[in-house]
Amino acid sequence: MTAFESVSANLFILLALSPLVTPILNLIRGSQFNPEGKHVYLTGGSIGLGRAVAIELAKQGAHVTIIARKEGPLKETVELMKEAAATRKVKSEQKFHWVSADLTDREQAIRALDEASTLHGGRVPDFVMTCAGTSIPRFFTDAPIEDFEWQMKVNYFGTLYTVHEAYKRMVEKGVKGKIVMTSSTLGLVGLVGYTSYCPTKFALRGLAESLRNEGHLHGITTQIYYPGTMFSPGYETENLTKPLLTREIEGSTGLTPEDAAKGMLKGLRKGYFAVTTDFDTNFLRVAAKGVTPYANIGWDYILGLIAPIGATSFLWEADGKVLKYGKKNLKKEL
Ligand SMILES: NC(=O)C1=CN([C@@H]2O[C@H](COP(=O)(O)OP(=O)(O)OC[C@H]3O[C@@H](n4cnc5c(N)ncnc54)[C@H](OP(=O)(O)O)[C@@H]3O)[C@@H](O)[C@H]2O)C=CC1
Ligand SMILES: CCCCCCCCCCCCCCCC(=O)[C@@H](N)CO
Repeated sequence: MTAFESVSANLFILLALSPLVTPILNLIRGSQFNPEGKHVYLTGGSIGLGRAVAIELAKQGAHVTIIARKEGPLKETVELMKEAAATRKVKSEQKFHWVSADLTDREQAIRALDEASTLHGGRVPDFVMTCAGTSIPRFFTDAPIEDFEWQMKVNYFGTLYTVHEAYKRMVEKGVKGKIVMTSSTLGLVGLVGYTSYCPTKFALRGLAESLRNEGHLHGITTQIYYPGTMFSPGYETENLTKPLLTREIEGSTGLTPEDAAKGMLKGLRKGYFAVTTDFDTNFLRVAAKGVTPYANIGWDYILGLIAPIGATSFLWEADGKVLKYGKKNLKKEL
């Protein structure tokens, strides 16, 4: 073996073993997200992903307050949390509450936080997780400007009002809290039919990245979850307006909210800044990594070597489908 060959062989072995570095470090560091005994303030906790997260948190020994508008599903989820907590081997006193509020209204967002704190002796929640969100897919030409405004209000400002108020209170009281926001695969890539939705989820990325950096001032961590398709009530509703072309490109694979919630919490425990629960979104996270912390450093690096190829082939495929659809349905020379 020449010296070059032996150096290359060693480098190759190092590269092949590099995905083990993060799991080993994680093993030493332990869980970075332990909700046991913590008060978790969870927006959108009444149905879909939020409900599944609420139930998981209940199983993990957290006190949970869920916030959404409709009372019926909120009450139901509180009951489900109680049932889930009852299955725990180690029983502890756990508090489950709901607060009804329209989080697009800043005053209601603040009032909801006040109510939740009052239920816990005035203490600010330890963890704030935002799952509330909405999606109205349509072609750009079919989408009224109100769709753009409403989704920005729910997805971005609805998250911001809660996070801003809770974060300030954490700083004031010296609580080294945790913030977790929910974006989407579509917070990493733009797609036909989602011109009114993607910007709202990209906006959350900007908020999470800057707040993550700033949070070092106060020991507050910020993490962001990028779910792919989840078969939730929201998914059913958005399919009513979703163009067939959009459906065709996004495909029909997805996760149940329960599996998504479990995967989300697993990523949070590992301390990942950007959490994903499906292969495509993880690949995309790496392709669109920008300037963000690694998840698994070795695996991210290896994926990063091939991500540009994956991204380009996805783009070709997506653009090809849009062109074909245009030619067939709009009968235009494109
Ligand atoms: N389902 C999917 O395929 C994907 C979803 N996502 C994102 O994940 C999150 C959860 O999605 P999913 O479970 O499908 O959503 P659902 O539509 O099933 O549930 C949304 C939750 O948010 C609450 N909510 C909506 N608007 C408001 C508001 N103005 N004020 C207070 N609460 C509100 C709803 O309760 P109520 O209506 O009673 O207020 C409900 O609890 C969202 O942020 C979504 O954008 C990301 C990727 C894929
Ligand atoms: C390296 C490159 C790989 C690229 C793969 C990209 C795959 C994109 C498919 C889009 C899937 C959309 C899921 C989120 C949907 C969503 O947020 C709405 N349903 C809202 O509820």
